[in-house]
Amino acid sequence: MSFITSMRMGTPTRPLSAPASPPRLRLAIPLIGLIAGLALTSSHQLAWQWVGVSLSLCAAWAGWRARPATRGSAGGPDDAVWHAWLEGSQDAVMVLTPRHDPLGRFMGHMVVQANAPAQALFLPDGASLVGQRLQDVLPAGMPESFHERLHMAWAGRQPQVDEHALHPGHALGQGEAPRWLSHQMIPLPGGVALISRDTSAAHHATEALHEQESFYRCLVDHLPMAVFARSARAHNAGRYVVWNREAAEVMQLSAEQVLGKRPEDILPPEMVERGRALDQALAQQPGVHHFPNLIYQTPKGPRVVDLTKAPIYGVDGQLDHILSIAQDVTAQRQAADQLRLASRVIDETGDAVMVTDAMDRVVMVNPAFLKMSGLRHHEVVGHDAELLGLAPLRETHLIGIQETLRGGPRWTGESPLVGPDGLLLETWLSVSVLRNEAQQVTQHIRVFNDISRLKAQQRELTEQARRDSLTGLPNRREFSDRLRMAMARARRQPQTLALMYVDLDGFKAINDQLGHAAGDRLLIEVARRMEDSVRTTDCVCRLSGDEFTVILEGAGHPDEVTRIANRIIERLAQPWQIDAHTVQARASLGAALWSRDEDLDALCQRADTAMYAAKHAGKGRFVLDTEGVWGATSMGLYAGAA
Ligand SMILES: Nc1nc2c(ncn2[C@@H]2O[C@H](COP(=O)(O)OP(=O)(O)OP(=O)(O)O)[C@@H](O)[C@H]2O)c(=O)[nH]1
Repeated sequence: MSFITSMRMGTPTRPLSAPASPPRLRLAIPLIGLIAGLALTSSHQLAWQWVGVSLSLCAAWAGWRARPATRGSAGGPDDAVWHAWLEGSQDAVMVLTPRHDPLGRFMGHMVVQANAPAQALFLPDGASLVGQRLQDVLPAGMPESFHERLHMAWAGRQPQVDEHALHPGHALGQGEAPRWLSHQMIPLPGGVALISRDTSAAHHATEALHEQESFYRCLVDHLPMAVFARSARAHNAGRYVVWNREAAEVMQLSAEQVLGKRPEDILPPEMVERGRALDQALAQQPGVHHFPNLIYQTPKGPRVVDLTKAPIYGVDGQLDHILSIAQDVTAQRQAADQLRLASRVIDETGDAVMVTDAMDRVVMVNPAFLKMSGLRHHEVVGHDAELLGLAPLRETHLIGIQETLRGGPRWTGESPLVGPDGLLLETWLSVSVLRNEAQQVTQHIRVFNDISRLKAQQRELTEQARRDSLTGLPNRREFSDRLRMAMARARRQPQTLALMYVDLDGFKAINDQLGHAAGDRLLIEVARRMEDSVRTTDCVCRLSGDEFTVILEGAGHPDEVTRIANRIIERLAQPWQIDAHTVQARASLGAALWSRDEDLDALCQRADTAMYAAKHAGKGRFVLDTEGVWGATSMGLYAGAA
């Protein structure tokens, strides 16, 4: 009978001779081995656990072998060692013995001993394992490898290990996750010890760890910033252990090229030096360090980088790694610089700028606006543009602006702005809008350019263009406009109107004798005297050279016009002193009375003709053309020579 069967029967026999050593010592060694082995089985490391199991089993077996020959009964200390191990083990232990049919053919293993964990693992709710056939208690789905190894342990007398998963649906595989069983098969005299353990927790923990690791690896890899870490441990000091995609992209160095290398193996010397200096800062003052705005020369050109460095400590409290996170802020810095520049330009520009929201409430004005309007910041920002006296941009107002802005980016035009003194400033206003992605207006931008001075100059130029520069009288162009207006008024009211042409006589001789300057002074004096001779409502103009006109509004009677002509002739004839010379201006005058259906050219023609008639009649006289007014068909000479 084998040891195993005798154990089962309660009368174990000694399969091998025991060594001739003192009984206490012979038992002490297995006992120590058993205790050490059991201690190791509670290790966190699977390998150590298995070492513990093996050690325990060997110790138990050695104890059994070392029992005194005379003490082979079931209740001896050797049996105690064996039972202590069997019952103390946290693993499921079954002692198996092969069964053969009468012809000696192998019929499988039978369980001859089993501890409580084995019972719980293989037949938790069933009958006792002992006495059962192994194939009846094993869960379905045990892999072929298990059976092969068990056979090898028994037949080949070689310890075997096997580990496999029982997938959901199998007897021991419950729930979604597969269940893992690990086995040691130790050959025993006459049988095999099958030591099994549910290693699902360890497997699941490892899988979870792998999953977690790949999750974080993926996370780090997809971060939009360069993440890299170098080892700080002596055996691996300075070598890269993390190098994510962004780091690879920025530095144009793949993870394969970088991992395991030191900075000096792959980076340019200046970058290595920089990194060393930053690491030193970290070493001097442990903690997270931020290094903003570092300029790095990368294969993609110079980049502005915000760098964060953090130490990572191991469970032993020693520095394990130095983690670096580099955020490329080149674009942000450029955008910020642009923004700052734009802001400065707006601040410095002489044009007044106002930004309002979609409801035309002021959100921003520049210093030029405050200066131009005389308002203070708090009096403007947050207020409705319309209430500030600005042209409102709402739909109901300035429809022209709204329509222009709907079709184009900008409206421009003149617009008044109330100045600091309450007077209206003339400004050139440019209105543009900002829209969101839905094309809704989000901001209005008004830019006011003060054109008051420009407008004044423009007015002055216009005025000058209509005035005779020598005498200050309206020139020929202005004369035409004024005569046209006078005719319109006369038609409207209605009232009479006469036009008089005045041409100096012998002016060329004065020019020739006294000089052009003297001639100019005479022309100025003539203008003054003519204006003095008529009412302020009458208009004296200089057409050219020594030719003048007078528009006489309300004058319609020949006597009245003749009186005015004589007055002019008299005033001009009064002697005048130019330097040492006494000068007397003489003139020929011609006038025409306007008839309601007559146009401007016809009236001018008649007055001019009358003036030439006066010249031809001997100069220094006045001829009035009354044709069409007083029924006369020819010119009448109303005044003689002055
Ligand atoms: N000083 C001066 N002379 C001018 C100006 N414009 C024209 N003249 C001169 O005025 C003169 C006008 O010519 P006329 O009307 O033919 O001279 P006139 O001697 O008055 O001749 P009658 O009209 O036939 O009497 C010319 O000699 C021009 O050179 C001016 O602005 N200043």
